[in-house]
Amino acid sequence: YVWPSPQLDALEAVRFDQVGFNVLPNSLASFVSPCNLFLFGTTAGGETSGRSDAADWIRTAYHDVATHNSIDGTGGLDASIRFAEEQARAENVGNGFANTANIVFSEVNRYVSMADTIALGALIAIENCGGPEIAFRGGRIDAAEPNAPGVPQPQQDLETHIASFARQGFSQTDMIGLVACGHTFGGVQHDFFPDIVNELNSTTDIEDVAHFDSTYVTFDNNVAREYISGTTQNPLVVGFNDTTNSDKRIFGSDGNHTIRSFANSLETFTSTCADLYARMLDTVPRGVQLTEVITPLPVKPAGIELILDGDTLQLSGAVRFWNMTADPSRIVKMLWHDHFGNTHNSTLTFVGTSSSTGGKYSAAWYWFDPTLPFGFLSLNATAGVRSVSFVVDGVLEDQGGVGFALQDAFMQSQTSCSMGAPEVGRVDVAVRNNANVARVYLEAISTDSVQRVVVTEIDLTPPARPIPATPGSPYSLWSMNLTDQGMLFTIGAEIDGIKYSTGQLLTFEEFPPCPE
Ligand code: HEM
Repeated sequence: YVWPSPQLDALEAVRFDQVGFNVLPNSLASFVSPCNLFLFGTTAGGETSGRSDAADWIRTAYHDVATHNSIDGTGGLDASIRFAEEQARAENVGNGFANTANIVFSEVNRYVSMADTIALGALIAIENCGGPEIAFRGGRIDAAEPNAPGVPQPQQDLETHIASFARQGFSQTDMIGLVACGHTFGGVQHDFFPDIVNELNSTTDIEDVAHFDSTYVTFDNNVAREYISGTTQNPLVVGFNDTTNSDKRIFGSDGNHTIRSFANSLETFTSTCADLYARMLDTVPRGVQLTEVITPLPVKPAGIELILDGDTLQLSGAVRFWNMTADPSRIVKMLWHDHFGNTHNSTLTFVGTSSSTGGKYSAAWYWFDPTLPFGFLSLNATAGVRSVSFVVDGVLEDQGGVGFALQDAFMQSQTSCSMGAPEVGRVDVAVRNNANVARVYLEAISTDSVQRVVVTEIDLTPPARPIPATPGSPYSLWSMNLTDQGMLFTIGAEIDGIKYSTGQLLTFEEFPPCPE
């Protein structure tokens, strides 16, 4: 895709900026590294619990998906698993769902839904713990209420399971694959399934989890190999209660044909799982339009901020170069193109590297300020800035000629300030005089009664006559006094019929005191 695209940019960041510089707070990868990390264990790290965040996240994604009804289009990956009513059902026994929500929802924002973070959690767990790369699409929509029940349970018979997977949109062969791909992680807990697993009295498996295979925090085909070789300890295959041996019935349902193909070839298992996981995560209620498959942008500006300060524009931000490691001899320049057709340039400062997918990919980050990291470039406000591009060791990076467009038609003015109660602040928005700006508004970010992010637009009244930011400035100020103490907001505007957002979250506390 072409940068900027606020939704794809935000999804791409959660998906690919996993470890290192500029990762989001609570980066999901940090909770599945090492893969036996279990945040909710009784001991630090939880490594001896027998459980793992990774297994919880994958099971949670499936249980959210499994309510899907492919006939009437209801249910699917829509974060309905977050509702206490769903978690209280026998089909959702255990605390893994609440554990998962507790962690993955920290990545939710206006562009990334709770359902997207459930999908991303499962995907990042699988990819970082030895699994294949999974095609990821975003754009899931969070349910307003619980879905109809429909998660398969171990005591049900084979016909019921085949019918259940068919309802969810999966064939019998898909079912064998999905169960094997899921049950290469984790196991069954005594606490929640005392009729399947006895107490284990083990010091390295404190929560009494009987695992599906011997490598239960790693993606591999041992779940199939151990089953075929007859050495399996899978509690849903060789459990003492044959009624709940659902993996045995499912794996054997085609005469072991599919499961044997997995045991014989790690490659077959891996590619089958990559496909099935993607289909599972893309199982959403009818009408939900998922995005394209999100691949890492080779060159990605991030955290761009433009602020009007008198007669200058303060431009700050960073740029990420994918598949690049640190190299002190590399020279990176930024070119910026102004409204007069002139191009300026500046050398950027290396600020760090990041990595993703278990260290498979790395990226190098450069900051826009030439002298000190985290400073800003001062641009002439009259000339402004239309777009930027980059030159890496002499090679131009301009998104195939279109450049990286910046929006300088509206921005926060440095004159925004905070006051005492009852008025808590004044936002000044600088609006470029010759731009076709129809509306300027604050985008107040909050959540509704079922935790979904809501953006409320609060229009600024256009000034009766232009108030130049400074004498002769190409910018005029639109102002608004506000009283909402805790308000978290961004600034938005409608220009030529298109809505734009500055994307920077603001609170009044950040503004200097208003002059008396
Ligand atoms: C007929 C279908 C299925 C049945 C009857 C079934 C049953 C179970 C049961 C009883 C547990 C133990 C849960 C616990 O003790 O907390 C479990 C765990 C698990 N299931 Fe399934 N499952 C099925 C399909 C799937 C699928 C399709 C996936 C994902 C692709 C999946 C992923 C997992 C994972 C990752 C765990 C481990 C959870 C942990 O260790 O915390 N299951 N499953």
